[in-house]
Amino acid sequence: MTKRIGFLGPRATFTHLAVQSFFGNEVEEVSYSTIPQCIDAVAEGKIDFAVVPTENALEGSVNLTFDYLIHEQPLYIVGEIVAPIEQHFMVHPSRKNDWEKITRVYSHPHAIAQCHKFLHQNFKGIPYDTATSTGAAARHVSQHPDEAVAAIANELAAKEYGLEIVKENIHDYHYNHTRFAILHPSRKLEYTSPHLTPEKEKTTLMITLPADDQSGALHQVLSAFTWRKLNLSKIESRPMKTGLGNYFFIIDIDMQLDDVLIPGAKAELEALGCSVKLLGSYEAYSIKKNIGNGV
Ligand SMILES: O=C(O)C(=O)Cc1ccccc1
Repeated sequence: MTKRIGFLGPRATFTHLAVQSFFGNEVEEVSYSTIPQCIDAVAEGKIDFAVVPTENALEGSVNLTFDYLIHEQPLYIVGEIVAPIEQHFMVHPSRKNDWEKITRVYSHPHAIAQCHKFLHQNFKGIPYDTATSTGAAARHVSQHPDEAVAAIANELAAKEYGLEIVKENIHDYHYNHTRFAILHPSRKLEYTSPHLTPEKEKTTLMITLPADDQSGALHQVLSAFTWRKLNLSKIESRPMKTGLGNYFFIIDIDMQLDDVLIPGAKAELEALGCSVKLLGSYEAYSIKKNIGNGV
């Protein structure tokens, strides 16, 4: 049966392009206007998989995704897609000759953050408005020719929404990659990408330290991984939302969940009073060419 794949839409967002690179044409694409709506849809069984952004190389984690997963909808990460990102500056075609006179810039907060230097140098002092996605920003600009507003988005969004790219590659650093998670209520992906081959295996855990705030607790957590030679590729703290100073940690381990080492580390951490939750054990894929440039 044709799989239904939900993503942060509308059409021509970076997430949509990651979906197309990973799943190809044989799936039904279902666009959602926010990350929580997309996550809810897979939790409720309306779609087979949800694809949402989780982390950008320049800006860090997409907090909304992790917070919604941790606090609202417990799902598993069943796959990861990493893609290079190029941001372009685009306006309504009627403004292509006086684009420097725009008075507002519209985009996803991460896209704005990826282009801060460009915006500071070229549009000092003008307001930035955040959109739910780069695609939503591009669509807004196309539907409001009366507004002196520009969008930051990819080349396919310019094509999709009939906008004119007036400045290419405005992201501040060349290395601009984003990670997307494929989410599902059960632990396994059980789907093979027709286009991409997995590059590595990963396990993501959420760890909460004991409530009694012992000194060295984080050190003890890390040493449970270190002496087992479990390589960590990410550690990130997020507020528990129960009070100032209460955090949990998200840890990525560079290997698939096994029967010995990761369960051993988990048992050791639990003996220390930590709680440990598996967020997923999955294969990581990477897209080599820039997505969104229409090639
Ligand atoms: O807004 C989009 O197009 C997304 O898919 C989220 C995003 C935003 C900025 C960089 C990469 C992904």
